[in-house]
Amino acid sequence: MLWVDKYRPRSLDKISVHREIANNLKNLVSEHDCPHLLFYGPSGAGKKTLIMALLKQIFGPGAEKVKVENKPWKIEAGTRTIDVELTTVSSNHHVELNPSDAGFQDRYVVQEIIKEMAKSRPIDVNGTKGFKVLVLNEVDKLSKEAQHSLRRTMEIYSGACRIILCCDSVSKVLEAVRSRCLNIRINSPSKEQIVDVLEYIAKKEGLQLPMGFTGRIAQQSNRNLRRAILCFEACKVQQYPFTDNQPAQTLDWEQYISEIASDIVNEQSPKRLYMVRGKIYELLVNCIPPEVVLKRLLFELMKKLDSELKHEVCHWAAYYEHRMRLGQKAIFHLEAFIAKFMSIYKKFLIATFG
Ligand SMILES: Nc1ncnc2c1ncn2[C@@H]1O[C@H](COP(=O)(O)OP(=O)(O)OP(=O)(O)O)[C@@H](O)[C@H]1O
Repeated sequence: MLWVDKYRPRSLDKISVHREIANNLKNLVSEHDCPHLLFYGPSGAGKKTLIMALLKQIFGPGAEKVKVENKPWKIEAGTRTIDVELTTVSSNHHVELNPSDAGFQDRYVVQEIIKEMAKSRPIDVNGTKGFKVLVLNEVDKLSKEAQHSLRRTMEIYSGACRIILCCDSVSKVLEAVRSRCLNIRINSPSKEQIVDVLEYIAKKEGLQLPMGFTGRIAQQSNRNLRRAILCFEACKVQQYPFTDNQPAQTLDWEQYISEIASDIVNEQSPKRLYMVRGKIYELLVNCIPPEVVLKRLLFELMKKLDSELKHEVCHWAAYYEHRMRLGQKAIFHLEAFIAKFMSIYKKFLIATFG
């Protein structure tokens, strides 16, 4: 088992990084008054960990006995039938799913599937009516229509179910949805907190740490706890005992995108564009999400650009990110951004150096 899973705290009592939030959640549950919740914050900050620990606090160890299912659904929408396939993770008490996986059909997922799930109310052996929890990930990626439907479901079925929403950016969630939830911001852990978690893991694994090694990993992780733990484990696999000047591993795909950025800054031609397309395909087939590729590529390009170009390149990155969300084939939009960048950069070079 990877360390990120092995050392993920399983209960609210064991959570060290977001101690205060964990305590508040515990109080919320003990008062038997759990509203709909919206967890938001950057990737790798610890949102899912808190949600899973919260479910365990509400339902006990039963919440951890989950099964993963890949279910096909048939939805009647007027005269036509829509086929949707979704992966759900469920226990007897909760169902977790990612409705935005259905792409532009997300509205039907919310209107039909989530509504069906929210309707059924569990009854325990004593005949007491409980409530079911629906955990919906990446709600910021849902279309506006889907979010409006979600708002209605939240209102109508609030007696039978509680909805826990999870997303990176709350600004993309409709105000109407936000206002029906208790919003909980999960900040990225500080560098010191990341160092503490890494030292705890090292102690449990019986590892000797050179001075400042965990600090270097924390620094490079960009305050992403998951990335820090993964990087720490990669360093251990690469070389143990650790040496004083051992570099913190960068992730392969980040290295690869850095190469792509160098490729397009060094040459702007159809031949180079064709070559880069192959590399982008490589990233996509290895399940690196297209938005992450675009964001990282922009980050790498920013390091290499003159300040007068930065604004324009950012503008076009945002433009193509938006188009990517509207469309289906991410590769078209990634390639279009790269072609646009090449054209802007070439014009700049000609204007500056002739
Ligand atoms: N309080 C904590 N103490 C120790 N480790 C933690 C804590 N919270 C999270 N982690 C570690 O960080 C990793 C990432 O956390 P988690 O999956 O909860 O982040 P997330 O915010 O949901 O990320 P994403 O939005 O990318 O899914 C976990 O696998 C776990 O190992």
